[in-house]
Amino acid sequence: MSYSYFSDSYAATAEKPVRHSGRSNYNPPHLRDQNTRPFGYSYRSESQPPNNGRGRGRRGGGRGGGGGRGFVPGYSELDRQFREPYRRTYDTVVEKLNEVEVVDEKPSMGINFDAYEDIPVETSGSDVPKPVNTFAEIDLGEALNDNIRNRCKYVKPTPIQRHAIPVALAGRDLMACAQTGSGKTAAFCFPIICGVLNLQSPPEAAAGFGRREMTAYPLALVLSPTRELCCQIHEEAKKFCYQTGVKVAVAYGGAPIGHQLRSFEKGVDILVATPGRLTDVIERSRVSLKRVKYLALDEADRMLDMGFEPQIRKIVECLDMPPPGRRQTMLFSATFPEQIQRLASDFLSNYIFLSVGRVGSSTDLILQKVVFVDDMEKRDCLRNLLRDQKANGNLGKNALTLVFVETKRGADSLERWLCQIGFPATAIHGDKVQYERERALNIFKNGVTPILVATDVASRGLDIPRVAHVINFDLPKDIDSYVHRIGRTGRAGKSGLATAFFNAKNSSIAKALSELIKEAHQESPSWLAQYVDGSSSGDRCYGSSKFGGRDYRSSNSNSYAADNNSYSTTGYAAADYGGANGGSGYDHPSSGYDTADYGGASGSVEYAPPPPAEFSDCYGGGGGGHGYESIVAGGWE
Ligand SMILES: Nc1ncnc2c1ncn2[C@@H]1O[C@H](COP(=O)(O)OP(=O)(O)OP(=O)(O)O)[C@@H](O)[C@H]1O
Repeated sequence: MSYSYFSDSYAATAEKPVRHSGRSNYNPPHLRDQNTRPFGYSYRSESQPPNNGRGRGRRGGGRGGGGGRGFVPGYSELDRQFREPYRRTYDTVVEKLNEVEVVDEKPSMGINFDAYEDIPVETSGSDVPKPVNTFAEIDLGEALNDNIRNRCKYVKPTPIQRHAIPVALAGRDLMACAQTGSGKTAAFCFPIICGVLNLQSPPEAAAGFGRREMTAYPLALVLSPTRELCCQIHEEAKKFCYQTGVKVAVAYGGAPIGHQLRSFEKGVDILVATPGRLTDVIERSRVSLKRVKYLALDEADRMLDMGFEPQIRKIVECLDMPPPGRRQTMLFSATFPEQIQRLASDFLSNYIFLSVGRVGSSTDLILQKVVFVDDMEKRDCLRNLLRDQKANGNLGKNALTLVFVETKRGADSLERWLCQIGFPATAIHGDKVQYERERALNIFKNGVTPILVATDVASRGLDIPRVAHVINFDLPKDIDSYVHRIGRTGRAGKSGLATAFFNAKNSSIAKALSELIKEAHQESPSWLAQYVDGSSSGDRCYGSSKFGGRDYRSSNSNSYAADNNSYSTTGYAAADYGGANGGSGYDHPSSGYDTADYGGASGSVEYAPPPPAEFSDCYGGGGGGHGYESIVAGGWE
């Protein structure tokens, strides 16, 4: 079965939405009136409204304007009229899509643990609990164990889970760093759920179950920087908590607050939230943090950088949350710049530092390619890349491609252009209302638009199983953002491909990029060396060691290789984490939107020159070495 099957269905069933003033008919760009057709897709665009510009008209629509997750009750009549026709169309597409997936998709074969066998692990802090090898070795309780085995189909813990879960179950504070896609969510969720279950008073009593309480008193709080990641963690946590009696609720900006508040009335044991919305519900006295025993910060370095730190400090230090020592705090990320570690230690008490793989390293599972492309040639290069990818079919027929750009305007512009030249794309960024953001993510995940153009709002945490290729159309300014972006592929033991478009403007990241690629046992292009000297802000100064230099406290560390289980003391390599954290793309507490709109990076000029030599070398039909044809993103088919 091919995409044309469901794209045909989409067009055939599409109905024209009712237009209301002040709210445009949102029409997916790839279904707007076009002259070209993607990949031989046969859209029937007659049933779609013409492409009259952006077709959105909802910029600056405010936080409350976007609607919630899907089609929840409580929307206004106008909202309903606007959404209803689309909903029916969309449901039909998803239905068809599900049929396709049933036929096409093989069941998940689970994580490729071999990919993690040799990964070095380092711990520091006093009395570090021993890691475990199996879930059976840890007493997580029958219901949770059952969910791990039967609902999640996790056979054994990933390295971060093997090490972090015993630490957390021992009641210790933890700062944990592990590569993208290596299972950090479960590593903090399992001990939290277990702890909630074990608390002396039953969760029902603590949370006010059985009577309609105006204020919820969660026992655990999980904070995340973006709304989408917040939703994802909420979904994961609900899966883990199935039939345990533990109640999980979510609070994030952009969705109707009333719906979230009503959900609290049933009691909340674990609250997953973004900082802005959390502050809001606390100020309305609908949530109190005074019973919080567990605090987890996912993407903790991002949560504690300049953008979020004041808000987090307010939540953790100025409201009614118990202080360190009376609550257990866990910080997780794939990157942890040293100055953020220093800052984070304010929130921790006698904590254990744990790193699985090098702090801020990418996983070897991701094949990284750097291509020299001038700004003027980027679009042409992207077109050829996507065309070759489609023609070769080498990433698997249901593979998804994620394209990162620097600006929100750049994302819209590139999305429009891709659709015009026949590639079904959608875009996600902080100027879209929440409804559009979630919809973009959904149609990407489902493969309706297998290309997603994104700002950094999609760079962290999102776990989209079939992302086989991440393209950095615009490279970020700091290497940590690059690590998170490419980490959207190569997850859970699967392999992935990451392509970066590099030119002189990216010199500041050259050194760190080159080191990162070498560290992943891959070849950095020789021409990159000439830009390395100019590197500054993106540079993290890796040092010569392949492993070391993490815990900023930097003494008395225990480290051992994951495969021999014997601890040995090691010194640290000198490391300077630099830590220029880019400021855009996140769900900022105050606004709910990206902090900056940098103006259009991507011009709308049509480019005609042939692809640069490097591009042909890398991706042409050679097939040798790491040539593009030789890359099969294992596990996608
Ligand atoms: N023990 C396990 N066995 C099999 N799959 C697992 C296991 N633990 C987690 N996974 C799967 O691995 C994938 C990645 O997990 P997760 O999203 O928690 O990664 P992460 O480390 O938080 O990534 P990121 O740094 O990007 O946030 C998920 O699809 C998850 O279901």
